[in-house]
Amino acid sequence: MIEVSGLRKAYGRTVALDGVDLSVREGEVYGVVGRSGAGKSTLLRCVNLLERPDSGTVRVAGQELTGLGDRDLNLARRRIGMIHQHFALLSSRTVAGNVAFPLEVMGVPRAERRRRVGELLELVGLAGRERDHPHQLSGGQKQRVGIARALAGRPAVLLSDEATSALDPTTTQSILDLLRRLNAELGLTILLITHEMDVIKNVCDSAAIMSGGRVEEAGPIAELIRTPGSRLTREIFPLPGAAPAGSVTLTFTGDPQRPLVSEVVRKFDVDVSILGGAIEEIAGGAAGRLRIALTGDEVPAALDYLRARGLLVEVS
Ligand SMILES: Nc1ncnc2c1ncn2[C@@H]1O[C@H](COP(=O)(O)OP(=O)(O)OP(=O)(O)O)[C@@H](O)[C@H]1O
Repeated sequence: MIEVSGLRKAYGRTVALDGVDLSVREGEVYGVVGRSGAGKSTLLRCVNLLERPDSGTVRVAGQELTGLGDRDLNLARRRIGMIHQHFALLSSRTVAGNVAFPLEVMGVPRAERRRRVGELLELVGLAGRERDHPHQLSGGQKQRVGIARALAGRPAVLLSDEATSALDPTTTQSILDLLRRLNAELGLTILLITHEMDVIKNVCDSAAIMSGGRVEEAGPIAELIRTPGSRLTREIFPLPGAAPAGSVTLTFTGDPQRPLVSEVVRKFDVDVSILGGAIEEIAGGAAGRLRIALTGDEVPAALDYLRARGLLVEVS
């Protein structure tokens, strides 16, 4: 649904994007994470061409945006909604007026606008707040208005620029739940940027880690978790301290209740000490990382047994 290829963008001597490729499939929630200055915002602004890349191409819903003139680009942008960290609402307009704004620009007749605004506010849980002004709303409610406005043109794609960074944890969760629901109910493809690993864990099917204007790692989260040495996995499941030499880190997806450690101890002549571990709900399933020390005569056989059961086994 979104194909970014060889994207480069420099501001003077600062290279913000240094050859970025990204592929977002239709109907998925895709998160781009990275530290401040990694190039995330520049990437997002290049996806809807608010910023013209120096080179590279951007395709959204089969249309190459990088080749379009201003007029066609404006039309194409209607299929791309965007939400912002600080909501970007018009303070002088009511909630309904904010949501109606893009419809007015598109020339949608008044009666249809009214109907559509009603539908959109219902969808984001703000029915009845039509006449309020932004200053009467909480941060989470303002973001709901932002989301309703972004959906006004029935976009195929929603871009989210740190949409929950200004919100408290409970409100963040409610906005993430709403995004996930819109993704499921409308089949909306969502590309979001964030610096919070929790957002990636919570709602994303796929993710990319950016650093220094490049993508370091990208793909479906369930696959990245099974990739040896994955930085994403280390960041999702931080384990205390450095891994001692000889220790074993197990990464697993699926049923966390499987008694694999006790099975290994029963079947092989080994002892296990647990050094650290974490289990998280990720991409709709459980996944975890466990660091253990194994001693005894049958350590290699025990590790093979765990590998054969689908665990990623990394020996330090
Ligand atoms: N309009 C601009 N003019 C000059 N330099 C810019 C501009 N926009 C971004 N940069 C620079 O490009 C690099 C990437 O910035 P970008 O905002 O894309 O990173 P980011 O990962 O989104 O960081 P943050 O989370 O802090 O917004 C940084 O070094 C930044 O200073």
